[in-house]
Amino acid sequence: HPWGYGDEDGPEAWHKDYPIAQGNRQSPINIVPEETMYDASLPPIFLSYEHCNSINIYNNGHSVIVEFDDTDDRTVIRGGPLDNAYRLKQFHFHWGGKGSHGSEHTVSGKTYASELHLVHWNAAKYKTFGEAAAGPDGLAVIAIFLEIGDEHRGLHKITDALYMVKFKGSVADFKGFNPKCLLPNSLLFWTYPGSLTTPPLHESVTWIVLKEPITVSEKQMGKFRMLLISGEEEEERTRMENNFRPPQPLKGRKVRASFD
Ligand SMILES: NS(=O)(=O)c1ccco1
Ligand SMILES: [Zn+2]
Repeated sequence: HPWGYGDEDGPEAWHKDYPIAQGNRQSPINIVPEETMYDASLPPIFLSYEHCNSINIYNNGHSVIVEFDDTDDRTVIRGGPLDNAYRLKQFHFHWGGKGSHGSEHTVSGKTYASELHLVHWNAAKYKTFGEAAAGPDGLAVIAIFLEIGDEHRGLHKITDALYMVKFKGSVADFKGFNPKCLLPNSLLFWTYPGSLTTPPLHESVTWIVLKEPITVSEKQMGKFRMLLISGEEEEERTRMENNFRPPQPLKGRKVRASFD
C-alpha cells in the first residue's frame, strides 16, 4: 500500500486502496465560520500536559512525528466535545513547499503554511491506540494552524532536532518536550466529526481546530522542508513537502463553534 503525496500515489489516488476516502465523514474540510453553529453548551478544552513525556522523534516518510508514552493518563485532554479523557499519543505536522499553503483544514478558503496535529485516543473505551483509531469515537485530534511571521521559541527544540531524522525510517531520542508550549493564547475552537487525513483514513476522529494560529519563522519552516521522504540507502532524494490532503466534502456535517 505505498501511498504518498505525489501525482501517482497522492490524495486523488488513495480511494483505490482505501475506498473510505470517498466516505461521509472525511477530513480535512474547509471551515466557513458564518456557517458554523455556536454551541454555548460546549465546555472549554482542558489540556492536562503537566507530566508530559515525549519519547522520540521519527520520520515515517510522510511526516515528522513526536511520540509519547501513553501507558497511563498523565497527558490527556478533556472537555470540549469529548465525553472523557483522551490520551496524547503523538503529534506531527503537515506543510507546503513555500509561502502560505500547506495546512489541511482551511478557513473560508484561507490556507496556512502548516498545521500541527496533536493526536489523542480514547483509552477509557479502547484497549489500544490501533483499536481506538478504528472506532467512531476513538480519536481526538487538536489542529493548530502555523502562519509565517516571527520565530516561535517553543518550536526551536523541534526544528533543531530535524537534522537527526532527515531520512525516512530514522528515529532519535527526544525526551521531555511538552507541546503545551506550541499552543496559541486562545483555545477557542471549531469541532466536527471526521477522519484521519492520511491512509487508512479511518472515520474515527473528533476534530478540534483552534481558531488562533501560532506564528513561526520562514527559517523554521525551511527546516521541515529539508526532511526527505526517501530512505538513507535510496538513490533518489525527494524532499518531504506538500504533505497535506485537500479539503473534503462536508456531506451535511455540522461544524460547531465554542465561541460566538
Ligand atoms: N493527520 S491525522 O492527524 O489525521 C493522522 C493521525 C494518524 C494518521 O493520520
Ligand atoms: Zn495530521
